[in-house]
Amino acid sequence: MAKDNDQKGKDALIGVIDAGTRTVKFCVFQPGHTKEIAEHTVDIATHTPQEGWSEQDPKEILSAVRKCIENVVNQLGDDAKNIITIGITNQRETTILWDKTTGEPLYNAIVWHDIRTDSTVDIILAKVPDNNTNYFKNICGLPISPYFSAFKIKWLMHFVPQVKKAIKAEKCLFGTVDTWILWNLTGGHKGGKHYTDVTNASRTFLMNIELLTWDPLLLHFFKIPPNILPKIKSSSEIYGKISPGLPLENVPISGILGNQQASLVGQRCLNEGQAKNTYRSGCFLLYNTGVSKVQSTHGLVTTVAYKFGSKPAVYALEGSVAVAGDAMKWLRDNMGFMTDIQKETESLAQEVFNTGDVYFVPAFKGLYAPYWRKDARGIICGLTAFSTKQHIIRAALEAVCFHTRDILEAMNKDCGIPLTKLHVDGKMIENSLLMQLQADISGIPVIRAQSQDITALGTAMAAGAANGIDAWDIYSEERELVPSDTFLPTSTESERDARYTKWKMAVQRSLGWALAKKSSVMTEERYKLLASIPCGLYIIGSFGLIALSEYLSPAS
Ligand SMILES: Nc1ncnc2c1ncn2[C@@H]1O[C@H](COP(=O)(O)OP(=O)(O)O)[C@@H](O)[C@H]1O
Ligand SMILES: O=P(O)(O)OC[C@H](O)CO
Repeated sequence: MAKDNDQKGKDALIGVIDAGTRTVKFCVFQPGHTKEIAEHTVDIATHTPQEGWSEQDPKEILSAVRKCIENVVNQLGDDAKNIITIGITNQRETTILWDKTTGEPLYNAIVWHDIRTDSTVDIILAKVPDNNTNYFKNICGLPISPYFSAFKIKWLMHFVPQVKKAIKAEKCLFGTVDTWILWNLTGGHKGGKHYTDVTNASRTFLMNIELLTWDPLLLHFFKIPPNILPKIKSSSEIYGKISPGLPLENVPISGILGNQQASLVGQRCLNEGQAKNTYRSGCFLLYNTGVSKVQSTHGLVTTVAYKFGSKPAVYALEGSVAVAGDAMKWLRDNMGFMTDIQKETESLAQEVFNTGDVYFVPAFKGLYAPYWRKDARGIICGLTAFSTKQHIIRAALEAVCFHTRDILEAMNKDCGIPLTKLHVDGKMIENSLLMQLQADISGIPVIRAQSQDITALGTAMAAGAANGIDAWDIYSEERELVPSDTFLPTSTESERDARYTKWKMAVQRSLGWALAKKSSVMTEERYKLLASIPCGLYIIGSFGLIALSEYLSPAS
């Protein structure tokens, strides 16, 4: 296969659109190399119209894609014409519905970690025997959770009149971010390709994980019309060409992978038993289980890892953590503990030798794997008068590591063979303290990739392979494509276990928090109401209430 590269010319380049939760990036690789030669990144705004809601403007995603491509094309000058193919990798589960006749979104994109569908999930749980979260797991590999696209589609169908209308008129299309970008780049309402790949489809809750087709039972259960769904394709094949008039017109798009699966490929975890963990805004550990799927009995999800062309699909067990780097953002933006995450997190956390027995469970949106508890909420516990922001920042870093250990333990139980090392990538890995903490908390060596662009690299590998460029030799069994450094554990088993026990206690305390009804005195509405009452009236009203309560209270 590697020989095919010569046929395409030595100068060939492969472009990748990496549409993440926080940023959109376009970057370019030379076949066989692991570092991009040009890139441009644009931030994407996330809107929070209500507590727990998280939306993005689908058009902003598109214009960011365009800006990034234009910028890189300018950087490359004449060499841009050597970009012979493009791949797309994306934040998964994020749900977009649009009108196929106009190309206009019918609502904002509902982002993967949005929890507005909590009540939709409750309604669905009430319909399944024993409220069993895992009721559909043998069909789609996933537990019932607001995380997955089907619940978001259901919410949109129920609450957004334009969606109802478009569905009735058979004008509505659904897509995850890959599909939205592909459809628009390949023609939009003038014949855009309405496809997704198996990895993205496996995150919707609607795909049969065995057959790799939309599952009629699930579609019927959610009452989702099949005509809104994209066609499911492999992760490495030519889906279409960029439309005339757009930058890089006529260049084929030939690889699509959800971003966590893409980094599994980029890390070259292509053999059964290999695993990687990606630390970005969330944290996602994927374990390659080969062509057979493993049904977890310990809280992990079964997902498609990749499918290269007509080769059989390869599966993975996944442990997803909703909040990893996002906890640092919270400490920066909401607590004001630092101004620059990249420059300050590590040094501040290093100013203390431990967390002072502080534990931080950042369950801002409930807890994903292995707990799947949407009723959990964030807690910081173990605070004393001695605790400082440094302790809390260090506890936030440790939380990512403890959560990873939760997932490793579940994976070891499901697979029977404990992982002996952990390959890691993602933006957060530049934090060396985090890496050492991870080795110390999990008790296994942590192998850090010397590049953070593993997600894009994996996508370039898939896109290249479909277009006759397999310079990375994705079908070979060789490992260690990406240079790396290693962090070895320095802790003893009893130290590790003692601290892990305390983490589990902290997790227990976070569970069920959202179940208890908020007291009315705590609601924003009440304070808004009070603020709108003129001061004099409020004082008179308060005296009135005191008098009334004294009148009503039993005589002492
Ligand atoms: N040095 C660092 N130490 C700890 N966390 C970091 C560091 N640098 C970045 N992060 C966190 O990593 C995440 C960056 O993820 P990124 O890949 O840019 O975005 P996303 O996953 O949202 O697409 C952010 O949430 C940020 O808080
Ligand atoms: O862009 P990221 O790193 O936040 O990725 C998000 C995941 O794909 C969600 O499943």
